[in-house]
Amino acid sequence: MLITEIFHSIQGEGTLIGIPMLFVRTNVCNIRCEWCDTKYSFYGGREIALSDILNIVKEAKEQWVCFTGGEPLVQRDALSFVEGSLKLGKKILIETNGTVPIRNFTISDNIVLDVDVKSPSAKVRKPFLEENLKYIRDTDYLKIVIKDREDLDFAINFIRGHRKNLNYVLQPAWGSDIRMIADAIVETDLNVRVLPQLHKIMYGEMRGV
Ligand SMILES: C[S@@+](CC[C@H](N)C(=O)[O-])C[C@H]1O[C@@H](n2cnc3c(N)ncnc32)[C@H](O)[C@@H]1O
Ligand SMILES: Nc1nc2[nH]cc(C(=O)O)c2c(=O)[nH]1
Ligand code: SF4
Ligand SMILES: [Mg+2]
Repeated sequence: MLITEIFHSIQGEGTLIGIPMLFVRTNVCNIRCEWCDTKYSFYGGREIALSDILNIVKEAKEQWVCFTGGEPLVQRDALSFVEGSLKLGKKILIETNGTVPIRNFTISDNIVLDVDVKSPSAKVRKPFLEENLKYIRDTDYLKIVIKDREDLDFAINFIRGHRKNLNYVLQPAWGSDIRMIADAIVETDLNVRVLPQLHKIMYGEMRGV
């Protein structure tokens, strides 16, 4: 698999925030979000044999693996990596951008899917794969990055326009106003989480944290 970096940290995003995880960040992405904080994963990277990566997973002290990128699900060995990590007794959080099918990755309760719905400020042309909504389970969640009021209106309309029992995390684009999101959400009846990126609060904007 083409790897950008492998590191140990605290999960900084989403419903598993605060949990120590081994992060496996793959290279390459099929879209280019305007505000992507991991543009360094678009090029370069190191080809590491799946068996070697799974050895690192095996030796890791963390119960959890965060499989991210770049876009991890465009990697040819993505499913083999996930299946191999499960066989090693790990739990896996998959961070995926919503434009790639997730169906094959709902094979275990030890997988949690964080599926993005890209907001207008991402300025990406590739659409969210609506069929993915059929496969989102109770332990999975949709994440919408909010940069401005237009993104927030998009998110509220998206939430109101889809089935009720979906979990959502509204995450401010780093540096944007989380209070704007929180103040608006408390005025609604929406049952969503408003969460910042904890790792950036702790370490600043750095690679490998
Ligand atoms: C770097 S992406 C990698 C996984 C996958 N490509 C995706 O976009 O879901 C991981 C998460 O970081 C979020 N993200 C990227 N840049 C961000 C930024 N500047 N501020 C807040 N969240 C950001 C993405 O929306 C995504 O939820
Ligand atoms: N600590 C930490 N938590 C994260 N959760 C999702 C991340 C990502 O870049 O996919 C990330 C990251 O880069 N660092
Ligand atoms: S999909 Fe994820 S990795 Fe790709 S550009 Fe967007 S935020 Fe960055
Ligand atoms: Mg990140």
